[in-house]
Amino acid sequence: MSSKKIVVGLSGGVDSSTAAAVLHHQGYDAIGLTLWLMKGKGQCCSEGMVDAASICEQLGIPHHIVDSRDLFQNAIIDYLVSGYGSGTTPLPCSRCNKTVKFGPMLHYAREHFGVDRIATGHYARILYDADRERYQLLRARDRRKDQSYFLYDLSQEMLAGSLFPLGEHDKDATRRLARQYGLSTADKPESQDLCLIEAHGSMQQFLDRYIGQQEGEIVDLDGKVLGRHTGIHHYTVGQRKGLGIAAPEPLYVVALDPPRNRVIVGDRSSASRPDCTMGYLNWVSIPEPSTPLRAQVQVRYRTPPVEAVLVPLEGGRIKLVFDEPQFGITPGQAAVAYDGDVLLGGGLIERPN
Ligand SMILES: Nc1ncnc2c1ncn2[C@@H]1O[C@H](COP(=O)(O)OP(=O)(O)OP(=O)(O)O)[C@@H](O)[C@H]1O
Repeated sequence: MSSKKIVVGLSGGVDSSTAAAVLHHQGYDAIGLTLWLMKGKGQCCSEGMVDAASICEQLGIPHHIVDSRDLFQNAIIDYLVSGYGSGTTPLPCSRCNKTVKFGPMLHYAREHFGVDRIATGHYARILYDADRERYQLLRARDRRKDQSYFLYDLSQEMLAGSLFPLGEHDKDATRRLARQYGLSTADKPESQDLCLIEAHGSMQQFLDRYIGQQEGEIVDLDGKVLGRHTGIHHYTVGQRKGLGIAAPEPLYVVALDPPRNRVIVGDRSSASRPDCTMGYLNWVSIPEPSTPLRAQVQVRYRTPPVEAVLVPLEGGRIKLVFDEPQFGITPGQAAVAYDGDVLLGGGLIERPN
């Protein structure tokens, strides 16, 4: 059997270890690649590199480590800091996938091994649509583990060069396979959704380190001062806990006002919106629409999709009109549109004017 070379992104977790083992046992000539993303302990740091190295040793495949700390700092940490500073709640993972992982991994695979294929342990599926001549991105078979939301920004070229060996599996099957292959990572606990939190303790600690505390006022919708805050970057639209204000009705963050360094709060209905706009769109499974399009839209990773109409605006932007007003629409997060399992495209929720 002539073996096909493939570069496998290894974080040191059970998913990517199993993805590598599956490909190796299918006869692929797999090469492990770990991106060193941050200084410190944890999955993207020293522990991840050591675990990834021992998996490669076990499988008898080469292992490469690429120092990507500067890229991660510029593309992710700086982006987060400026996004939080400007009153949004940025989404690091989709940007990291595109800018730090898939793009550079494909480049490294080509430059160093002349290979145009990479694989990761993501739970999602890729299909080629011959009629549209496009790669489609589909939700994982296991809905509970589906990570397609974080992959909406991948280009056609990236999808063409990627394999997700776990896309058809559920998590239990992955663990079973990992044990069957005797992988040292088989019983490793799940990593946090956000690697930054693992490395820094909490998002609050991370932000305090980079932005620091900037006291300001918490006001209601009429501008009445209800309390004080320690920095707008500690708050997210839709947040209820941690406001430190005693009120007869529960209060939620409705908006952040960076020029006046204010957090604006209101009741639950005022934190709901019938529509929002999106920018920085990436159309995955379909070409950019020129007429309104009905879809199921997911406005956060862990929220169920909701029915909405996507109305094209000038400059490639989109207005999202929800069938029912939606609570906690958060500027900076991604809104990702699906048709059933098929990810149509996505973009970033903009701040309202
Ligand atoms: N530092 C890294 N270097 C190379 N590839 C990585 C790295 N971090 C993540 N990946 C790839 O991206 C996939 C998804 O990463 P994510 O951080 O979501 O971890 P996960 O779903 O918990 O998977 P795992 O169990 O492999 O850590 C991983 O399975 C791996 O293939």
